[in-house]
Amino acid sequence: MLTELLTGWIAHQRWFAGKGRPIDALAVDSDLELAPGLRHLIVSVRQGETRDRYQLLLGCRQEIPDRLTHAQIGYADGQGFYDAAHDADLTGTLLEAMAAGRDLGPLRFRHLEGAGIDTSQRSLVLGAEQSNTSLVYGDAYICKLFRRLIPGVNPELEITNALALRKAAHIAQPYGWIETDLDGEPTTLAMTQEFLSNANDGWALALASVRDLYNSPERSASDAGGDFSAESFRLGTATAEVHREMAAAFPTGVMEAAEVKSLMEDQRRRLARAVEEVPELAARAHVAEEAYQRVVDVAHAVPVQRVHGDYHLGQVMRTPTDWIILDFEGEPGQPLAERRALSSPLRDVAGMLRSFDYAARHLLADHPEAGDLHAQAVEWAELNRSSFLAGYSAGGGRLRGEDAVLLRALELSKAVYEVVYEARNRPSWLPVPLAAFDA
Ligand SMILES: Nc1ncnc2c1ncn2[C@@H]1O[C@H](COP(=O)(O)OP(=O)(O)O)[C@@H](O)[C@H]1O
Ligand SMILES: O=P(O)(O)O[C@H]1O[C@H](CO)[C@@H](O[C@H]2O[C@H](CO)[C@@H](O)[C@H](O)[C@H]2O)[C@H](O)[C@H]1O
Repeated sequence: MLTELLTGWIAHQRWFAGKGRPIDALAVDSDLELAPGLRHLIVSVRQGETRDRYQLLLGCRQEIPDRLTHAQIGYADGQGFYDAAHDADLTGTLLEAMAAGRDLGPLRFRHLEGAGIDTSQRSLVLGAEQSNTSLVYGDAYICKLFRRLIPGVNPELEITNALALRKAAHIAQPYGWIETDLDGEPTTLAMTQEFLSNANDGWALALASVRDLYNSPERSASDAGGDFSAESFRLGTATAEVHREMAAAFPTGVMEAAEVKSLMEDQRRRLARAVEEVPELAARAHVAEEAYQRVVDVAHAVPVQRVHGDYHLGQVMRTPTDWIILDFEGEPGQPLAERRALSSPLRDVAGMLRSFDYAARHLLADHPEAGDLHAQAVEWAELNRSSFLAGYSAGGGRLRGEDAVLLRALELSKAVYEVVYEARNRPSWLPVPLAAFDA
């Protein structure tokens, strides 16, 4: 039976949000033939009280060829089934339908006005660690399939299209998208944007700098060959410029002191849930509680706007001339309303500050001389955090003295989220966010 095959297969997918928890039931909610041998499925997965929906591209063949065995789901009812995202003979259907602005059943394929799409490009699945699945077509386009579906327009499509209309810098140009109605709401299934073929991932660049420093421990972070601080400064400036464009493209507001206090109450509740799920956090929770209390003690009105929401070094790419910011979809798994809510831009600043800490400490996890390198880790992180903040100010980002208390609280709030994220997805990485409470 196909549902049994899918149940066994989905549990092991990187993008599956319910890893580690038993699947009580999987049902196929919709099954649409997009082309011969290519079906689009939306499946519901029930685990305890939660019901999540995922989209699958299902390839169907009598015999699954060797080139696709790595994508095999299994055989049932005399058919071979596999993840068609890996079959370039079939994924061209998506690009062609976007280029043509076609409707296929309830699926609507669209392209931006004036966006010329070369449909001859063949796809490969991107190998990067991802919460979704990205198809890279030649070296021209990348189509991100949002695997876990939450009703509504994905913030990444909404924000990227709005910034492109404003001809904003520091974004990858959007080309098209796929949508359908889910629970009566237009819902984004995928989006296609320019593929930055000559770019390097910010996380990889930062790690290279840290590795260089660790390999020459007698040098300071600013002397090491891979000094990253000038890049951190430029990234800060680009971040401030994108924040300014987002403030112009979407509504803004003011979070009054009372709302700031209420936000800290929410953070306290989130902390309590995190402590229940990750006991290692319990002994450190007071650090976050004290930071939240300091915000309450000096609460004042703060400007709010649309923000990135899940900002870190893995979400930015360095081209030969620029920093490009990607993946405006917010924290995976959070309700759409929360991901589209107006927030302080300092939330993104805090996310990137956390990422410098991650880059500095990640390599220490299993490094033979970790103890001796701790000072370099702290120095590298401090140098790049301050450079990023300097760049953010230089780019016009608001960083006032009275914001320091809120920024610290937002950093610890992000660290609480990361503790839960790592406990669920990468337990060996857990010491990295836990260290944020020891500083
Ligand atoms: N436009 C792009 N050009 C080149 N590489 C990209 C592009 N968008 C994403 N990537 C690569 O894919 C990785 C994952 O992208 P991301 O949007 O973060 O996916 P997810 O939200 O599924 O984690 C990024 O770290 C980057 O390496
Ligand atoms: O990139 P995603 O949208 O999937 O974000 C999730 O996964 C991230 C890891 O891929 C995770 O980021 C954490 O690890 C990064 C290094 O891998 C580090 O740069 C970030 O600072 C740290 O938060 C992110 O939290 C999660 O939402």
